[in-house]
Amino acid sequence: LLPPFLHRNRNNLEEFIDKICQYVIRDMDKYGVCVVDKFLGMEKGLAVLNEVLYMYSAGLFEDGQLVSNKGSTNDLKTIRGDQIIWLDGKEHQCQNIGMLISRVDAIIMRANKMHNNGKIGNYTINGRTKAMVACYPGHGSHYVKHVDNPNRDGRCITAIYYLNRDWDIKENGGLLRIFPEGWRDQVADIEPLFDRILFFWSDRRNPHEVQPAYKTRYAITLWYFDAEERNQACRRYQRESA
Ligand SMILES: O=C(O)CCC(=O)Nc1cc2ccccc2cn1
Ligand SMILES: [Mn+2]
Repeated sequence: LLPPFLHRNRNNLEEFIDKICQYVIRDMDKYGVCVVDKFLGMEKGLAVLNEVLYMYSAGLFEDGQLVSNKGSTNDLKTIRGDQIIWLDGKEHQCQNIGMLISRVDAIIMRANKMHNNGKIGNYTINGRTKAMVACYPGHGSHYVKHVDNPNRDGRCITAIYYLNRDWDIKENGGLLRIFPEGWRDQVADIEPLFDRILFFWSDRRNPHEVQPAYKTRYAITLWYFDAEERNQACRRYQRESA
């Protein structure tokens, strides 16, 4: 038992995770959107950026998988101009990306536990996608207004970590505009700033678009699954493909 004047000094990472987790729970419940700046700090943020730049310069990114194949091929390019690579963070030369992923996991899983007995926003989160590292090459590349999970595929929270230093939204564009349902004609304009992390509900509550970017724009996205919705989606998928 510790003497009364000595407090168990929890390491500051744990306290940091707790604090961010409070913001996430409160803001997701209130707004369905949450933004946290200085998520990793300059040194770790730069280490993640350098790993992304290294992979991009090594030509490992592919053209974004198209989420909807409306019309002929040439207008598909107009749906999204990003280039992507999927990572689980354990790859060689990705240990800092791996550290980022585990930090986001820690916040989501703790929020899951802390909030009304094991649910955040009535979800029970039990998994996530790999990390999708995206680059908008910057010749006006953009992403049209869309919903991440329009048809209950199981994804409930989108988490996006931005890596863009000295980003000037007027010069460089690339604004993420969210049109939160129920906000009437209000929008949430999120600048893709270095070491900023954004959380939002992945479903129809948050249609969003990336406006044309005129400078290379990097982001790392994770989607977290709700156990129930994911199971139902998988069962549906098995039935359909049977
Ligand atoms: O970079 C940002 O600020 C957000 C970009 C964005 O919305 N990306 C995105 C990427 C996607 C890739 C596959 C399937 C669905 C997807 C939905 N959204
Ligand atoms: Mn999206």
